[in-house]
Amino acid sequence: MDGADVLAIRTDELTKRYGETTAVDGLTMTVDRGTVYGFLGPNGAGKTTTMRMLTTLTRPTSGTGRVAGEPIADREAVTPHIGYLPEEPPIYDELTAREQLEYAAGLRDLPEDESAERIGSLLERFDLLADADRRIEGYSKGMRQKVGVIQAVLHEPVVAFLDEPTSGLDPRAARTMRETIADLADREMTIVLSTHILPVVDELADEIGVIHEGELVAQGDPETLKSRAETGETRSLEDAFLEVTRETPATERSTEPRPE
Ligand SMILES: Nc1ncnc2c1ncn2[C@@H]1O[C@H](COP(=O)(O)OP(=O)(O)OP(=O)(O)O)[C@@H](O)[C@H]1O
Repeated sequence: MDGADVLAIRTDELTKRYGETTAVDGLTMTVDRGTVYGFLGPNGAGKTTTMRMLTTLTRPTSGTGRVAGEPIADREAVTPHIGYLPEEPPIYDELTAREQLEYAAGLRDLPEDESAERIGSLLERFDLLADADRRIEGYSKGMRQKVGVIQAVLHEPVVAFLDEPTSGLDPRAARTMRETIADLADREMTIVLSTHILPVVDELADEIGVIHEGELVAQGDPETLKSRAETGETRSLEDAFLEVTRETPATERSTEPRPE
């Protein structure tokens, strides 16, 4: 197996600008297959923009990337291999959960009997079976979130991008979600997990990348990120996060003298 085969994601100088704003700034990163990658960063750091580029929903301004070995410039090649749970899951209020998931399975060309079985078992796992034939418009935020997650992993993609998967979930459902992510990773699915809930990342991630002001400022396994190189002592993931994403004082940001 050569290097490319073990990589789920590879980016090279990926950049996205919106007018004057540089949302993602020369991002170069790799994610091995079968890992849970905790993708962290403060509000506005560029996480969603990165995930939108990797899922082919937004074109980079410059730079390149590959997901599951396919170039992100080629949407048709990438899409079959990925699943995406965005902040607002794309689901139709007028459908029932089962109809929505059957529709999603149909878009993915999953054989009907196989998809019916997977849908049933995921609905059961997330305690949604009793409501599966009710319209989504009557669902709570957490129930919608569950449908969104099931939809993102139903076709067993090579890479699933999950943006705040535990958002709106009660403690039991949040635990089910964490267990499901761990199970999927055991079955070699690569999960990009973006969340502000650091204990979830600490529990699940094999590798963590921290993005700040569009740039990758730290990457490593959780233990390495938490250990303080100088003293060898261990700090919490929260402390490590706060340290690598500290605001850079304006005076240190540029060495250029300000014009008078
Ligand atoms: N469509 C857009 N038009 C203009 N600016 C945008 C657009 N999308 C994102 N941005 C800007 O790009 C930067 C990165 O935003 P992004 O949504 O990627 O951050 P994030 O890390 O996902 O933040 P959060 O944790 O708050 O969800 C921000 O400054 C944001 O205002």
